[in-house]
Amino acid sequence: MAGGEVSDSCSTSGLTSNSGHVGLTDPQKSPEDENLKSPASQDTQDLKSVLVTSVLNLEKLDVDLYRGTHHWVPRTQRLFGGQIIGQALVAAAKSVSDNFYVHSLHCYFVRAGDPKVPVLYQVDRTRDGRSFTVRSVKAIQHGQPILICQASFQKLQSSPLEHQFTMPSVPPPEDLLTTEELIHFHLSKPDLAENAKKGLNKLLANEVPIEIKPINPASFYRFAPSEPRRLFWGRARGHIGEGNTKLHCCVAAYVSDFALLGTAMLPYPKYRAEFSASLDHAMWFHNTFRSDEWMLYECESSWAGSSRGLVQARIWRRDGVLAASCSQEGVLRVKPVPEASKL
Ligand SMILES: CCC(=O)SCCNC(=O)CCNC(=O)[C@H](O)C(C)(C)COP(=O)(O)OP(=O)(O)OC[C@H]1O[C@@H](n2cnc3c(N)ncnc32)[C@H](O)[C@@H]1OP(=O)(O)O
Repeated sequence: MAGGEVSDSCSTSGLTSNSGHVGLTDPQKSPEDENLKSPASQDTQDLKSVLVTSVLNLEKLDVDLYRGTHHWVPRTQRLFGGQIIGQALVAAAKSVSDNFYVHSLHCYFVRAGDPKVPVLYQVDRTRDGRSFTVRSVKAIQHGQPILICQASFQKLQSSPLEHQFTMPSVPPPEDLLTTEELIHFHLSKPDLAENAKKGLNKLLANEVPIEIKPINPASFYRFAPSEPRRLFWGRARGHIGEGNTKLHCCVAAYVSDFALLGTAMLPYPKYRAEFSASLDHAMWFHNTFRSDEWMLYECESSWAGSSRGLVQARIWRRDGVLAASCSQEGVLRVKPVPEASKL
């Protein structure tokens, strides 16, 4: 995602000063909040995820050559980075045997993706080893690479060396509101400014195949400076089921690019990103998980400078198992928020 007023693809900016400050009071969910639920969030968890039926369902054109189409396109009208990574990983996995599991991927976004044409994925079978197998994938549009990705797969190999950090203690997803429910909450306020209403309704019209529940909505939406750290529950919208392990990694790769980069903007509510785009993205998969079940994203930005921000994320299963780790650097070209829009 690039350009525009948002700091990442989470499209949360409708709640920020751009559309007018809507005075978030950090609502927590209670039984009477049920009527805040949008119809979409009530029933779509029963439907098959569009990520599986469409976005990650690549068309085979030739040996190691696939075509992917788009589902949700950010309003920047550049392709969503998570979609390109997810599709690249699907293409890579197609030539890898079932007993090898993806353990890492490293990608560079070298050009903006064009939503008007499909993306071709060309796979190079870099190496097939006894324990590890490596694939390189080039995502191509208009004859030029838009993403280069390397993915590595490993056979299951047990080891006496096993450790992980401890998952932070946070409220369960059932006690929190989705971003759509938070928007409905603000839309129900009688004193909401017209421009804020417009911005929020635009956000609701987005058909993002991801659900997010911020742990602390006030810091998520950047109303006051905060440390560059945020936590949220996230999952693919719709049902995927047990499926295969690789497919869940492809879906997680899609989801993981959605709300990372904005973490680097949290200390700077007086600035908005007039241009933001992820430059590179790396993931390491540690344990099996279901990408259609709530996972805790613990994101922190260790550094920002030189018009770039670096963000790391740990992605937890709700039973406390560390499922994956992720790192991303993005370009962040900012400008001050105009005084008037803070009213
Ligand atoms: C958050 C999750 C996401 O999904 S992000 C989506 C995935 N990532 C991407 O699409 C990024 C793809 N990569 C790219 O677009 C390029 O590699 C980027 C990052 C833009 C490389 O930047 P750069 O070398 O500056 O490209 P460019 O010369 O084509 O310029 C692009 C636009 O930026 C502007 N620009 C350039 N330099 C500056 C500067 N120093 N200060 C201010 N603006 C600058 C250029 O004028 C150009 O703007 P415009 O597009 O013409 O409006």
